[in-house]
Amino acid sequence: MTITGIVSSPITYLNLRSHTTASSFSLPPINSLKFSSPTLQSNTITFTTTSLRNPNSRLSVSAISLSSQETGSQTSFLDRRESGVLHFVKYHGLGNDFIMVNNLDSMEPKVTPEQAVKLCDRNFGIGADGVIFAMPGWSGADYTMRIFNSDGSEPEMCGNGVRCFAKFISDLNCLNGRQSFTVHTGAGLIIPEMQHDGKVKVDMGEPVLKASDVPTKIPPNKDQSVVKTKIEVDGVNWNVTCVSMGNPHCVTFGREGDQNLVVDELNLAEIGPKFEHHKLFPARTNTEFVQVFSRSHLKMRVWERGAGATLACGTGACAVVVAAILEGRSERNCTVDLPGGPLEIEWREDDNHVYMTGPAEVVFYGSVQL
Ligand SMILES: N[C@@H](CCC[C@H](N)C(=O)O)C(=O)O
Repeated sequence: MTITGIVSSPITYLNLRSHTTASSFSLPPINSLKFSSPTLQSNTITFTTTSLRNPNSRLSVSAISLSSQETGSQTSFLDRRESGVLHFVKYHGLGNDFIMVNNLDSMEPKVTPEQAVKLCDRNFGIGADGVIFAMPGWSGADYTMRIFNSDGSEPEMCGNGVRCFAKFISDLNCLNGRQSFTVHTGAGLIIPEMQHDGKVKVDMGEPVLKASDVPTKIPPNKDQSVVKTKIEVDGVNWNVTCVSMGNPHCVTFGREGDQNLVVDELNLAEIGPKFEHHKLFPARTNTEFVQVFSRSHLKMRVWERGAGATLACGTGACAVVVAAILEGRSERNCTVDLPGGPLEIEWREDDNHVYMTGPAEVVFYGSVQL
């Protein structure tokens, strides 16, 4: 038997993910919650609970997941329909975490941007860097992916998110023996491929270098790109290269005169927002700070547009390798270390596409009252 649920104080819904005939249950002590006696209806147990930690919050605390030997379809509970209740699966790609929503029956996201902000809150919600919707295909693609950042804004693409998306589609048993499928995104057609080692390799398409398309107002070079160009941020000159992977990235290997950036020494929370909201980036920007270990090994920290400091950014790692190659710092195949772990990135010469390989994992299943 498996029980999973999300606390939405003062009521908690716990959904049984497998069929059971049991009529009574005992829960282990959960310190922050006070539970009433459970009632069993069909295959759903309902508890009333008060959050001792935060009795007045509208949406609060954490997920509960209890497991034993019995197995059932892991995602069957997503098919349940209850008004006002959202069933979700939380995934992460190197610690960049997402609330995945099965939206395959509609092109209308089941969560509004305002609700996404609440769900992503790490204290009063589920906690995530974004909410991702798996939707029906569009213009010939098998599926459509949309995403809201944790601030409610909608980006064009998400690299770690699309690996989690691929795992989600596979976990929903939608692959029918295929390893690869197409996803329509704001960045065009993206093609994830499930590997035998459990990782996901993604064809992320071609990088966009034309300044006005990134977009950035930094005066471009003759070929319209912004490569190793000096900009002033908060009184300091930084050398930057701008790359769009569908979403905008500003990549820096250091300040003017820096030999090699030591990224762990940066105060990201201070400098990150100054880049994100700089007047030279009309659509705001993601910013990657990069340290070069060798021509095939880089380390980056990221400040994401609409999400702040995250443990990983897939489109960011792709932009970093493109920038490193354009600046003559690396080869076309690189390992990029992020706070949450490494990604393998290749900018392939023959098709000009960027390929990203990395993990995607389930964290937990849950339901929440919207
Ligand atoms: N973490 C993502 C990028 C998510 C979108 C980004 N915050 C934006 O607004 O562009 C990734 O892995 O690529």
